[in-house]
Amino acid sequence: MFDPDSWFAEQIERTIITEDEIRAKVAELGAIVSADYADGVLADGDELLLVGVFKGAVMFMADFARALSVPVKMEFMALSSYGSHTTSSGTVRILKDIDSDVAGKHILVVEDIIDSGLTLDWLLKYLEGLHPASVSVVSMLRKPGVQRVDIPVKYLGFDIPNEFVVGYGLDYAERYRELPFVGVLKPEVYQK
Ligand SMILES: O=P(O)(O)OC[C@H]1O[C@H](OP(=O)(O)OP(=O)(O)O)[C@H](O)[C@@H]1O
Ligand code: HPA
Ligand SMILES: [Mg+2]
Repeated sequence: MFDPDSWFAEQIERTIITEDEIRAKVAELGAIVSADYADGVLADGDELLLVGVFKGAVMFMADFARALSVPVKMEFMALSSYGSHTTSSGTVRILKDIDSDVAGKHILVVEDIIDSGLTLDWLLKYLEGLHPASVSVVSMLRKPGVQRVDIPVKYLGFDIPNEFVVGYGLDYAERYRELPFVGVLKPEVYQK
């Protein structure tokens, strides 16, 4: 819930997605994804391999994994292309790579947001090169109509307006990731 007495009340212009809406959507996505993978995709004894894209997907990954009813393993990659800016630099940097062999695994990439699409475009090509059994994407947020490349996203939480958002893992200059909702900052925050 947006708390008018909290430290961020002066900095957030408006809420785009509330904590309750996020919780309901995570449960819905968890049920859909579990049913899809339980139904003939995962062989007996197989796990779904979640690849979380950090740092942004940290909150969604933690919530989403607990909403699944199929067994999972988790890998984390840390990628960055925004730094302290509100537009993509276009260059994806690997800050942390996958640790295990993913060949033959069913991979589900867990992302917080698809904006320009450049991060996922790069990551999907990278993962395909590791010869998994399949690669699909779940993203909590997407800004429709602004992708510079075509991104196949099988599971999506919300389409949102084309504004720079923060909260639920998403940052501006590394801040605001801990907010439990998704919101838009007041313009003066960027002008500081
Ligand atoms: O579709 P795109 O335009 O590529 O934007 C999406 C990516 O950008 C953000 O990551 P960022 O580079 O800010 O790193 P972070 O997750 O550490 O904040 C976000 O978390 C996504 O991974
Ligand atoms: O709107 C955004 N907010 C925070 N990080 C992002 N990375 C891509 N788009 C965004
Ligand atoms: Mg970021």
